[in-house]
Amino acid sequence: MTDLASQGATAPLTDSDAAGPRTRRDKPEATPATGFTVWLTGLPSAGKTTIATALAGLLRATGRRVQVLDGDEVRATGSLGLGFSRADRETHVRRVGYAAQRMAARGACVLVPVIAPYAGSRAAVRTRHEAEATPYVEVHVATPVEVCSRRDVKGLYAQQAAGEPTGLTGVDDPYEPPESPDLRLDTRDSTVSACAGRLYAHLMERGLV
Ligand SMILES: Nc1ncnc2c1ncn2[C@@H]1O[C@H](COP(=O)(O)OS(=O)(=O)O)[C@@H](OP(=O)(O)O)[C@H]1O
Ligand SMILES: Nc1ncnc2c1ncn2[C@@H]1O[C@H](COP(=O)(O)OP(=O)(O)O)[C@@H](O)[C@H]1O
Repeated sequence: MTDLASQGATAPLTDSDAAGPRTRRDKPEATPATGFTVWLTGLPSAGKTTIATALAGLLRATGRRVQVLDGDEVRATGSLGLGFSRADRETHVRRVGYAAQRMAARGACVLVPVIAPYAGSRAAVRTRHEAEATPYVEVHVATPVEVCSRRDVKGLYAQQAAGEPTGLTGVDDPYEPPESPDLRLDTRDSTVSACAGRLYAHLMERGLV
C-alpha cells in the first residue's frame, strides 16, 4: 500500500456511483470550495468570539479550511501599536478586512469577530470584497449593552465604571449599529449553538457551504 493509499486517499467513498467508485482524491480537486468572509460586529461581550468559534467547529467538521481573525490577536501582531481612537480603530478594521479578503479569495472560510464600531469602515471592507467578487457576510451580534455589561467577559465594563479605560465601545465611545446586516443575531434568548446554527443556515442559503 502506498503512503497516500494508507491515508485513505484512494479508498472508495461509495461503490454505488454509476460512473464508478468515487475516491477521496476526487473531492477537493473536483469541487474547489469558494471562500468567504463572515464579519461578526457587535459590542464587547456580545458573543462575537463565541459564535465564531462555534461556527468554525461546524465548518471544520465538513472539511473546510477556517481562519479566525480575532481582534485581540490581530492587535497583538498586524495591528500592534494601534489603540482605540477612531482613527486607529478604522485603520485596524480596514487592515483586518484586507487580510480577510485575501485569505477568502484563496478558499478559506474567514471568520472575523471584531467590533468594527464605525459604519464607514465596515462599508469599506464590504466594498473591497465586492470589488474582488469575494462573498461577504455581515452579522450583527445585537446584544444590548445592559446584557453585555452583565456578562463582562474581560472585566472591561467594571473597569470602565471604576474609571479606566475610558472610550469603551457602547458605553462612552460610539457604536454605529449596522442598518442592514446580512444577518442579525439576538443572543439574549438563544443558545450559542442556535446562533451558530442560524448563521450556518444563512451560509447554506447563500450557497457558500
Ligand atoms: N476601549 C475599548 N473599546 C472596545 N474594546 C476594547 C477597549 N479596550 C479594550 N478593548 C478590547 O479589545 C478587544 C479587541 O477589539 P477590536 O479590535 O475588536 O475593536 S475595534 O474593532 O478596533 O473597535 C475587544 O474584544 P471583544 O471584547 O472580544 O470585543 C475588547 O475586549
Ligand atoms: N447565544 C449566545 N451567543 C454567544 N455568546 C453567548 C450566548 N449566550 C450567552 N453567551 C455568552 O456571552 C459571552 C460572550 O463572550 P464573547 O464571545 O467573548 O464576546 P465578544 O467576542 O463579543 O466580546 C460568553 O460568555 C458566552 O458564553
